[in-house]
Amino acid sequence: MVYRCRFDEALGLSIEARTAYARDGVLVLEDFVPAAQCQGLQQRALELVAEHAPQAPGTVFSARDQRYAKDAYFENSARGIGAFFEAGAFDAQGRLCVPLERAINKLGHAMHDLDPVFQAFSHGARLQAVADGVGLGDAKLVQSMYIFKQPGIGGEVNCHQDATYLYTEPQSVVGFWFAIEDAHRGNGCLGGLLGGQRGGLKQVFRRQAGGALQLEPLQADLRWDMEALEWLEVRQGTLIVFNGLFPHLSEPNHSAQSRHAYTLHAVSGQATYPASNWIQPGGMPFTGFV
Ligand SMILES: O=C(O)CCC(=O)C(=O)O
Ligand SMILES: [Fe+2]
Repeated sequence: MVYRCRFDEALGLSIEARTAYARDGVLVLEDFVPAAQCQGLQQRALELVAEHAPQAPGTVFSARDQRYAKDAYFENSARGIGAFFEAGAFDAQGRLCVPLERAINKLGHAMHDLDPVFQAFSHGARLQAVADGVGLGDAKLVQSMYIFKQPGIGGEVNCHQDATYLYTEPQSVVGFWFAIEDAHRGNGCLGGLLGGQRGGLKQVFRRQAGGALQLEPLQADLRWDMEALEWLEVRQGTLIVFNGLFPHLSEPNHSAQSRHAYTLHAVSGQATYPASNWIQPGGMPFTGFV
């Protein structure tokens, strides 16, 4: 069973919490974010959708040029704010069949740097204290995402390890997943393979010599041992912290209830960050929590 506790403002992460994280690769911190702050982020995310979604490619799919436009848009979002549609938001003719605010799968990937509301939320001593507790003393933020998991059409996220996309040597990426709304089996909560981080990294998403991004296998067997799967049902305001090698997933949302989450990914400033990773600091250096 995943270890659940509250963050101690004075003491930080307890020995028990640190031990559980080392064993399982994941830790659940309940009541980390006050409800009013969750609502503020939700409100701001909707404003960002209104601002950015109209420029997002994807309202007509399957055309060849559309594919290039989508790839370029995705890559530019590494140091910007992009809006990405749910596949289920379109009809067979490729026309949007839900209102824009119900059509977006996620916003990403630099709100933590570029948007004042998300910037303020994504920094501070509390987050650094959590990072310290899981062994990420020199944390550098590389990515943020606001995931909507829309009612009815919220897509599945296949089992993966975040170190596949944010590779460092040695492995250092840590995921900070904030439940902006209650997340449960019905609306597509996270699930993960406890202890699965010990099996090492299965794949890496690297820029190839020709410039294209591609998944490369690092192990012969890419299957997951689903025996170890545990569902991480959490209330609004919970922070789930997980190791970059922790395998995790979420199911489609067939319910009438959305499942908003905000995620931050940080790496160690002491680790080597390769030029082949899809996200590069560019003109902006990766900033710390403090
Ligand atoms: O929220 C989800 O469904 C998946 C999130 C995820 O994979 C992550 O935060 O690393
Ligand atoms: Fe992930």
